This record gives sequence, structure tokens and C-alpha cells, in this order.
Amino acid sequence: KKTKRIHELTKDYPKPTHWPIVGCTFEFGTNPKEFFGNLCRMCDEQGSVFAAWLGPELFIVLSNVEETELLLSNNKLLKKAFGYDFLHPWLGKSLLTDEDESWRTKRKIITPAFHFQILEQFMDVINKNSLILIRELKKEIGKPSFDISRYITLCTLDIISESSMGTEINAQLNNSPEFVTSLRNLSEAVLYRFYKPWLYPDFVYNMTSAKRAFNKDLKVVHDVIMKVIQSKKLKRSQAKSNGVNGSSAIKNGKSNGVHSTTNGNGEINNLAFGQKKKSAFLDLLLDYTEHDGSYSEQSLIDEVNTFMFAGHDTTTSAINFALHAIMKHPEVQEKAMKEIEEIFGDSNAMPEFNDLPKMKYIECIIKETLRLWPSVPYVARTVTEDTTLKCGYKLPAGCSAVLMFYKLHRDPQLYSEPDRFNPERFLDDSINGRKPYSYCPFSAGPRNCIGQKFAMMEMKIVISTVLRHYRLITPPDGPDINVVAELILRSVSGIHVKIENRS
Ligand code: HEM
Repeated sequence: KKTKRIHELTKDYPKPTHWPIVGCTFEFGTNPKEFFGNLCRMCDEQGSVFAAWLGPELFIVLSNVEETELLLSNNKLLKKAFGYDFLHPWLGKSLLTDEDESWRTKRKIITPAFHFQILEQFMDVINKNSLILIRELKKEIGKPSFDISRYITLCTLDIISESSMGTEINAQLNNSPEFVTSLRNLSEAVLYRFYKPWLYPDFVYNMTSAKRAFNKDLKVVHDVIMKVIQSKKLKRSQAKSNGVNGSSAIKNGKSNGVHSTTNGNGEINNLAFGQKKKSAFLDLLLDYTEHDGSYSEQSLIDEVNTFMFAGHDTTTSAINFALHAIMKHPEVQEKAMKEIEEIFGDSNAMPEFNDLPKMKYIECIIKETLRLWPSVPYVARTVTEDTTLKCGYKLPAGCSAVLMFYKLHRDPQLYSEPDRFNPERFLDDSINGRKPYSYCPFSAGPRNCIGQKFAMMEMKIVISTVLRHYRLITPPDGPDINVVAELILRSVSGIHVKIENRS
């Protein structure tokens, strides 16, 4: 009955070719490589609002600024779409996947961990791992070309593991440990299921070898995180019995049952993160758990898994595409180097926190990179109540709305020469007058990215450190980038570069 109603209300939408039962599943193709290209083609052919049935689910795909604003600014459309359910066995109901009141509570608890004064604690972790990256890249000097994305993946994984769990996994030094491989397999497995509507029912998926492999990888990842949590808990209880209070954060920062960011005068409270000693996101959650038991062991695992997932592939993707763009545009590389020289002069010192706002041009490069290659190329919401789009079509309750940022960011009505890489368009004067919601790499509205400041800090440090040590050169015969979206945007052919030492 519900499906019939949705069919009825959306019969006038533009649609690609549909078949009975499967809808336009085969128009999309059943692997990630074809899927994204076909989705972009459909946006070109059908326009900025169209409907597509994938088996029993209807997706309304939106890629213009008016509908993006309507959806993202609506406080009632906060529920993630059906496809996010496939993340539940891995991330549970965490900040990324949860809904309604329990999402709001989590957001309030976790927000203080991303206050900029707290992020400063992570400078050392990012600087240290960027230097390991530089050391690892040494072996590639002089080679005609190599894929730098393998190195960036391991570096960002080291950074996010140490920041979220407070534990070094040394992915860069151990090259590809089981944990790293399992993490990658899990992202791929979620997507594999999404493209195959016949695997949507749990009872079918549970019988497949894909599900058995998924469970195996899940166990590897969960076991590592569980061990970290247990060892942290043990250390904290030992510290407590020795008279050291591990949860001073809670005493001062609590209001209305929820941890607050400031003391009302805009000053940060004595959070675990605010202490001199470097803490991890996990420490904040453990503080709460000790205080009021708000997080069960499973919820802690889910939240750490979420940081690792949301904070790893995203920054990897952005750094990779930025390095590619810098390499392809020598004039951009020169300007970035000029800025670096102005900030650091002859010094070899790593950046300090107050150097980051000085990296204005590098910030423009990152923003322009995220415009052309947004790490999260689309997001989706479940429509929980009938809504009327700006164009007049009905968005019926029960369908999913997909916001296609990748196409939004290349709309010629919003950006002149939209396919051209031009960091200057993000210089202050040029962005004045830009429509709100025309640029959403971190999404927007209440469910925007909580980690965007951390991400910007990490990207600035890693990119500037690479440039300070190496000149990026386009290899004559390296393959060009080949973009696919496997939850996160990436180049299947890798990012091929040649590097030269800067004397
Ligand atoms: C270039 C880097 C990044 C990009 C482009 C990015 C982008 C996004 C986007 C588009 C969303 C919305 C997802 C949706 O609606 O389904 C999101 C949510 C989120 N991101 Fe990021 N992200 C980045 C880095 C990070 C980092 C470093 C962290 C953590 C350390 C993080 C943690 C999260 C979390 C927890 C959410 C869910 C927030 C909520 O629903 O309340 N992200 N991110």
C-alpha cells in the first residue's frame, strides 16, 4: 500500500528506463565502478530532480541549490536513508547512523571534543605522522612514477587511530597490517550490498559468502578496538586506586545531564581533552561512562569505529585529490610554496597551531579540491513526512532523498568554468555573494560533519609538509585519475606522481 502511494505521488518525476520489480538497478550497473559514472550520467540526462527505483526502494536524486537548502535546513529530515542500515552491523547506532533524541544526546556529548582549543592537542600526533610519511616517501625519490595514495591512506589511518583511541597502530611502519586490510574490506562490503537489491533482505545476505567475509573482517576490527578500550579502562581504574582522578572533566563541565563546552564566559571547561596531557576522543567518552554510565562497552566500540571510518577515508580522499591537482597545476604549487616560505622561512620546524590560519592559499586549494572531488559525493535522508520540493514535486514519506553534492558543486549557474581547478575562487572577495548551500563538502545543517575542523587541520599539515620536502611532478606516462564513489570518492587508478627532493 505504501509503495503504491509512493508510485502514485511520484509518477510525474523524470525517470531513467525502469523495469518491473528491479526498477532501474541495471541502468546503474552492479559494481561501484560503473555505479557512480551512471549516476552522474543520469543527473545530466534527467536534470537536477529525478526519481529512480532500486528494487523496492525509491530514491529521489536532487542536485540543485534550492532543493539542497530545503532538505538540509529541515530539522525534521534528520533520519539517514535506508542504505545506511547496512553500516549498522559495523558502526551500530552511533553519531553517524543514529536518529532522533538519542542522536541529539550523542551530538551534545561529543561536540566539546571538537572544540578548537581541544584540537590543538592533536598537533603532535599529526606532525609526527606527517614526518613518518616524509621518511616513507624517500624510497620513491627518483622513480619515474608511483602511487602516492597508498602512503596517504596509511598516514591518515595512523593519525585517526591515535587521535580517536590514543593508541598507535603504526600502519605506516608495519605496511598493511590485518586491521588496515579489514577496515578497507568493510567499506567495500557495505557498498557491495547496496548495489545489489537482491541482497537487501537480511535472510538472503546472511546466507552469502560475502556476509561470512564481512563477519570475519568485523571481528578483526572489533577485537582490536575492544582490547584498546579494555586496556584504557584498566589503566584508568589503576590510576584511580592510586589516587589520580581520571574523570575531572565531568565535575566542572556538566549541565542538565549533558557535558557543556564552555563555562558561560566562552572559556573552555576542564575537559579531559583540555588537560595538558594528550587525550583521545575515547577518553572523553570514558569520562562520561564513568560518570553516568551513558555508554555501554558496545556503544564505545561503535563510536570509535565511527571516528575511524568517518575520519579516515574522507581525509585520505581529499589529500590525494589535492596533491593530484597541485601536481597538475605548477602555478598553484608555486603559490603554495611561496606561502609556505612566508610562514616558515628557512626553518625546518613543524607547524604550530597558530601557523594554520596563515595557510590561507593552502586552505583555498583544499576547498577547491573538495568542490571538485567532495570526499562524500552524496548523502541521503529518509523522508519521514510528505514534503513539497521547491520545484513543486511531492517528496512522499517513505522514499529516500539523495543530495548529489558532486553535481551541485559543478553546477555552471553556481560556478563559472565549473570543471576548472581554480583555488582563487575561494579567496575572500570571490566567495562573497555565493549562495548558501551551494558548497556542502561537509554537508550542512544540524547533521553536518562534526570533524571538519579536525579534518582541515590534518589536511593543511599533511599537504604543507609534503610540499615542504618534495616537488610534485606529473609523470609523463602515469595513468590519469579515474573517479569512483565507494561510499567515499576515490581514484581507482590511484594517484600517480613523481617526486623530487626540495633542496
Ligand atoms: C575531508 C574530510 C571530511 C569530509 C569531506 C567529511 C564529510 C562529512 C559529511 C558530508 C558528513 C554528513 C554525512 C551524512 O549526512 O550522511 C559527515 C558527517 C560526519 N563526519 Fe565527517 N568528513 C570529513 C572528516 C571527518 C573527520 C576527520 C571526522 C572525525 C574525526 C568526521 C566525523 C564525522 C561524523 C561523526 C559525522 C556524523 C555527524 C552527525 O551525524 O552528527 N568527519 N562528514
